[in-house]
Amino acid sequence: MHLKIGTRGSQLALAQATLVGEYLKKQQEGLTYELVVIHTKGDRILDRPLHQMMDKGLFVKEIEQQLAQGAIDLAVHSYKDVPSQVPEGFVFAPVFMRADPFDVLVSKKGGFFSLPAGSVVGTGSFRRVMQLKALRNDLVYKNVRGNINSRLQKLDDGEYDALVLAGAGLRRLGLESRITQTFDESECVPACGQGALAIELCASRTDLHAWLAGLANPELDRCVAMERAFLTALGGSCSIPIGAYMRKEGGRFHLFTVFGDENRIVRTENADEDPQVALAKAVAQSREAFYG
Ligand SMILES: NCc1[nH]cc(CCC(=O)O)c1CC(=O)O
Repeated sequence: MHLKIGTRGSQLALAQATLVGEYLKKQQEGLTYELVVIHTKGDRILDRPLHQMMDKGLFVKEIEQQLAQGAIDLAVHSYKDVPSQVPEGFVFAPVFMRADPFDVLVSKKGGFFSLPAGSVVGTGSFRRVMQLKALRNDLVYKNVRGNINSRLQKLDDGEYDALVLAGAGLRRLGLESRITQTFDESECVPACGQGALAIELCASRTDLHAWLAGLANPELDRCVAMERAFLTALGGSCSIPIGAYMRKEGGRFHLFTVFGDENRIVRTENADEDPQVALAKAVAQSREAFYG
């Protein structure tokens, strides 16, 4: 079997597609793969905050055209960049890989809680800003866009005192030595699906889908599905702060969520043997606390 794996051209996207390619190669003898780089419009619009862009699907849509045309067999995405609505004709293989799900601080000036008042913290995400403000509202939160290396360059150039990024991205680029601090779920609930890799394919490729499904980590897949279901239930988009993180621990599924607007956020924490029960509680509590 030879697989054409579609990916965006950023260093992170290439690293992720390679991870998937190498993993699949190990699962089946004789399998070969090539990466097909797709330059999307989203890659070219880097000067505006992400939540002002038309929709999160910008990166994904052009890649789906390539799948539909048969130019690629699979596409690899960061799960957190995948819109909650999957268009007809496409499917996602069950999840088999998740790296660090958390957000991290990168700074040469110390940890988040020891930064001097007025320090400039760079992050492009409304979800992060709202949660970080709740921890420290004496810092200045400033938008930052661009790929991970260019963000780090801006930090090193002194444009920011600290950055908050996804730990997964830094680790996949071999930059874990730059991590100063990891925010746990009580400090900053990550984006739905953060750190997990998504493999998209045409629904018509049933054999390929069945093979990929056999490689999945069902528990992990369940967790990511519940995080995404939270996003769907609350009508999540880039323009509101929303996040969810689930993990299985001690026989129970633990779900941590955040939801809000520009004025306030609501957090929930639930655990149950049945992940659907934890999800239903989180959705009900978030709606109740937010809309009354
Ligand atoms: N929105 C950009 C994006 N999409 C996926 C990652 C990192 C990898 C991941 O979260 O799986 C990043 C960078 C970041 O948020 O710092």
